[in-house]
Amino acid sequence: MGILEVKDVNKRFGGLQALGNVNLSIQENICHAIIGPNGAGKSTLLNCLVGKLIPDTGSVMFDGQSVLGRTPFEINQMGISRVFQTPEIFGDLTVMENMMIPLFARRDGSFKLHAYESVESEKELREQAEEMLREVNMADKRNMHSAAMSRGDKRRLEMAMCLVQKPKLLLLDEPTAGMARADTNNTIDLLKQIKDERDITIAIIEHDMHVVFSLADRITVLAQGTPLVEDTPEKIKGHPKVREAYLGESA
Ligand SMILES: Nc1ncnc2c1ncn2[C@@H]1O[C@H](COP(=O)(O)OP(=O)(O)OP(=O)(O)O)[C@@H](O)[C@H]1O
Repeated sequence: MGILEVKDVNKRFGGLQALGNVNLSIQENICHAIIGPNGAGKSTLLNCLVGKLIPDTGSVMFDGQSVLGRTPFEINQMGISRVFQTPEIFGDLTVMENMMIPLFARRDGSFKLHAYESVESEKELREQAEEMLREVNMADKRNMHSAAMSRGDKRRLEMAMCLVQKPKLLLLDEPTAGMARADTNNTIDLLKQIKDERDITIAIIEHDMHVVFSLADRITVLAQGTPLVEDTPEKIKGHPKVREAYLGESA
C-alpha cells in the first residue's frame, strides 16, 4: 500500500477524456516521476491530487484518507505540498517574509497574518524559517527582495516555503521548466539533498529526462490519459512502448 493510492480515476473535459482509468500507487519515501508526451494528462492528474480538479469517478487516498471533496488548503494541511511551474512567491516581500507566510498559515489555519492566540510564538516560527533557509543555503539572502532573485533562487525559496510545512508528500510540477542548465543542476542537487536528508515522498512531473533520470526511483509513463508502463528508470529507458509514445516508433 502506497502513501498515495489513485484508483480508477477518470476525468473528462467535455468530449475529451483527459484521464482514463488511472491507477497509480506511490510508495513512501521515494521519488516517483510521472512522464509523458504533451497533453498526456500529467497536470490534470496532479490537479486531481491537490483538490484543484475533482475526478468524475475513482478515488484518491493519501495516507489512508480520501482527498476527494477537500479544499486545496485542507489537502495541504493533510501533508501534501505542491511546487508550481512558475514560482508562487510574493515578489514584493523579502525572503524571510515569504517564509513566514506558510508558517503563519499552518499555525493559524488560514492566511491571517495577525492572530491573537498561538500555539507557536512568532519567535519560534522565525527560528524554524531560519533553520529552513540554512538548510537550502539561503540564510544570507533572508533580507533580499524576492523579485530580484534568479529563477533558480526563486525555485529554491518556493521549495523552502513548502518544506517548512513539513509535508509528507512534495509534488513538483516541472520544477526546472525554463531554467538555464546551471539552475537546473542546482535544483537537482537541492532535490537530492532533500531526498537524502528527510522522510519525504516526492512526486515529480518533468519533461527534462536529465532531471527525471537523476532523481526518480520509479517512473510512470502516461499516454493519452492512461498509464502505459511503470518501472525503474533503467527499465523505462529502453522500453519499446515508451519510445513509441514519445517518438512514434512502432514497438
Ligand atoms: N481545463 C481544461 N479544459 C479543457 N481541456 C483541458 C483542460 N485542462 C486540460 N485539458 C486537456 O486535457 C488534456 C490533458 O492535458 P494536461 O495539461 O493534463 O496534459 P499534460 O500531460 O500535463 O501536458 P503538458 O506536458 O503539455 O503540460 C489535453 O488535451 C488538454 O488540452
